[in-house]
Amino acid sequence: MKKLAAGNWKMNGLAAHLSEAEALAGAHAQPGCEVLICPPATLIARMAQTLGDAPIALGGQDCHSADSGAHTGDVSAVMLKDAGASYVILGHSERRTDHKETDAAVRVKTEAAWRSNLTAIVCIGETLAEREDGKTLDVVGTQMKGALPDGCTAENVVVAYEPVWAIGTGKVPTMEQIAEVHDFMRTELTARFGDAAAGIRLLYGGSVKPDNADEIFAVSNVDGALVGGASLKADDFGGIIGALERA
Ligand SMILES: O=C(CO)COP(=O)(O)O
Repeated sequence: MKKLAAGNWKMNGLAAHLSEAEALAGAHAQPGCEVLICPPATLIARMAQTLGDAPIALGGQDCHSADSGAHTGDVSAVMLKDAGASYVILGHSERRTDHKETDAAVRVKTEAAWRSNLTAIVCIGETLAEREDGKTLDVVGTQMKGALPDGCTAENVVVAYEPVWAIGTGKVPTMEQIAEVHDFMRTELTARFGDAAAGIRLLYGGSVKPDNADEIFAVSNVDGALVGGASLKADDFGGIIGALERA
């Protein structure tokens, strides 16, 4: 499978920051893994123009479950595709917190993404309280069952494990903890989707930096990363891409 280095810019990035994407494309003309940037929706079309033929995919950070209609302020998967996206992040913990998104909502958004031929990056992960209560695998299993529609394949879905307590905190689980969850996710996917599960990429996300990427990418069933803060700078994201190429 082709591993995936995905950058989630969150609510960061103005036209001035297109130069970071340009610098990244310059430094990784022939990446040994798939490279994806998910900028704010306002920048997707302009970034697509800036990148031209460079081998960097673009994605949205959310989409509505409907293709169009009276939903002021929302963006549909059709629109993301039209702007130049081929991926969309869904169910990020910040959306679950800020917008009360449920697993059921993530599931219908995933189906909307598929209608537009976007690959959905479905995010799951436990809170610190859930981990301390020993509920991590329960939570991850429940989120996977609820958020992933039937019909997941290696092409239409990526699952990102992002422990909520590791996002933007500089705290990273132990490699044993990451392995436990990723092995569990692979087992769950296999039970539900059969042979297709082997090719579904499992990303780790949460305080991935150039200096911890090598050890994270050596963990079993880690097929790439979903990177927040460190994806905003071409040098840092480039360091993570380099680690994934070496893995
Ligand atoms: O939420 C994340 C990516 O979606 C991770 O964010 P950080 O890499 O900033 O911890």
